[in-house]
Amino acid sequence: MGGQDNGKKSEDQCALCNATANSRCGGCNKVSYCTKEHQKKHWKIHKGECCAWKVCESPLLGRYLSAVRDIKAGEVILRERPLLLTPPKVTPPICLGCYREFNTDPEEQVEREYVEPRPCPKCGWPMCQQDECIESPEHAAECRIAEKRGGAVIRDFNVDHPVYRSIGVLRVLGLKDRYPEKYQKFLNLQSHVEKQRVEAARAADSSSLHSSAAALGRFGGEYPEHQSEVERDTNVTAKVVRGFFQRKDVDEETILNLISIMETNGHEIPIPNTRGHINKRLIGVYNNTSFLEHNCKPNCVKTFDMADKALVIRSAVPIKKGTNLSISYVDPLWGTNDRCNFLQMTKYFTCKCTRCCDPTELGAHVSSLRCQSLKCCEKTGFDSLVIPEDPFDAEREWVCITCKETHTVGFVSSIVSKIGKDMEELHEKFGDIPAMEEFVKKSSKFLSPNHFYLLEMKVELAQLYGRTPDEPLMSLAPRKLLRKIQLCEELLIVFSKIYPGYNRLRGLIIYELQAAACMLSKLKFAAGEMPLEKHLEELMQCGKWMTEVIKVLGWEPENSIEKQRADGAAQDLQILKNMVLSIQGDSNDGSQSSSTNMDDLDNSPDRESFIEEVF
Ligand SMILES: C[S@@+](CC[C@H](N)C(=O)[O-])C[C@H]1O[C@@H](n2cnc3c(N)ncnc32)[C@H](O)[C@@H]1O
Repeated sequence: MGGQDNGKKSEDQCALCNATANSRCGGCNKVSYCTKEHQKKHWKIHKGECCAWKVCESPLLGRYLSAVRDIKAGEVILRERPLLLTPPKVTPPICLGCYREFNTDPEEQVEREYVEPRPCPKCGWPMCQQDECIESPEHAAECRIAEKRGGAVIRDFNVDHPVYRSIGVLRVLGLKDRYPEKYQKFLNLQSHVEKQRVEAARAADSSSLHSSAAALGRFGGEYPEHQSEVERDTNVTAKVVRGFFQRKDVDEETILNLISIMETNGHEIPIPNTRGHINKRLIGVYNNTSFLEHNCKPNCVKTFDMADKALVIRSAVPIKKGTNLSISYVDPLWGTNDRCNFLQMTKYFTCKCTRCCDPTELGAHVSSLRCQSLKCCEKTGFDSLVIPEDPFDAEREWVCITCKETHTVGFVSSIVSKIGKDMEELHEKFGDIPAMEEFVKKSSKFLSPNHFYLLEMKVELAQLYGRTPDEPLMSLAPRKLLRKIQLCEELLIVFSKIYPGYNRLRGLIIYELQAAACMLSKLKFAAGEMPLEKHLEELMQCGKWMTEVIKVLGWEPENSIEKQRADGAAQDLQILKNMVLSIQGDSNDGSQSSSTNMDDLDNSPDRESFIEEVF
């Protein structure tokens, strides 16, 4: 799974001996062999090149990856260690070895770890007390550069410090100085420095950002960092690197280019603490993985291996040979307007994927509103939806699918922003299930059931029912168990349209679904409201869901909430198996045997066909 295949041999020649070949490598489908023996002998050479993808290029996408063979769901397609690892641009002072924030306040120690700074003896940069951080290869780059200049003096360890914006550039310059091959790979990645300049100029004088059309999404056209601010900070960083750190050998233009490469290709790596909370985020830039295109209905998923910060790309669904491989650069549960604005502002392209081109978002209606026209409501029972006439023209009217009545963008955005404000207020009450349910009820009168605001709330609710200290799953009323199941099922239907296959969100929701479904089935069986066969059938279904949770959430990093769920599901599956065996034992004592076999769940073809069926 290393680099690209150079493809020197023709496909029908054995890669080892040049004889006529009649079978291809099943891993990459790119090289052929005359015999199994020659394939085995060639493996040492070929294994560095054997991969299920190739890099292609198109005018629309630039470089992208395409499958060279059929790929099954859940296969590892790429695993890569970072070319560059750096703290995010905006960060309070942190140790540059372990990336922990400094904290010397004894009163805060319950919430935050005690991390005392001390200056690195070589460069003066503040580091934690661990010697291995000072000696770490990652810190070596800025250490060598800062050594000549002396470290930055930091007085307040509790607020973001702008000098950390330079670390990424200093680390790229470290590659230039010591690892020129890696530096060349880094320089070969996509930069948008020109487009950035144009956008910054446009944003500086733009009133369009604040128009009603821009306010169709949750950000109302206002993104965390305005483009002209981004440009100003970038220019300051270039000056700090050349002036303060004395890297006069690189001109400002080169530094701006390096920053743009980091921003276009960087992946945020969330690092969980031992309690599963994400308390650190790093930015990693990778080589081949950078060529993955964005799609709002991606066919691949990414996870990180915390041991070496490797980025692991897996297929989320079965992928046919010749298909483009894609991940989502944004949250797939956002509406079209938010996704497109975000991609335009941060990655400088207009997404033209099938989901963005479809005003119904592949039938998921993540941005649609309910038609309020009286006549239409009478006819459809309040069930018709209003969609944009043209998803790419934010000024165009919206239209009801049934009555064809049109609505101005101003009208649509006034509804969306009003509900957005209610949602913001509700954020303070997150965890308050009745308040959240009231929000769902009220805003469902105006929004499609799968509108992005409702999806966000439903994802929270599905994970809250049965997980609060005063109402754990064991004591959740059947009515609430049913509501939890309903929420999970609704969400899974939406995911199958816009975020299909193996992904962490689907894993988390299936975890909740199986827990509630299992509990409800047990209650009904115990109350004599469900026959044995049906109960066993439902437990078997829960077992299948658990198996998927164990697989998908098991890919997530150690300590993460997801990994904890996977471990929990593994224990629950064991308990479930024992329970089924004991029920079967009891029933066998009395009468006929049941055909349900829980051992089938481990490795049976049944599981594979179940997964295919679900996708
Ligand atoms: C991480 S890079 C991907 C590789 C890049 N195409 C290249 O040639 O190096 C991200 C950039 O690729 C382009 N890109 C990715 N997905 C795209 C898409 N769906 N449509 C158009 N451009 C896309 C955009 O220019 C984006 O900023």
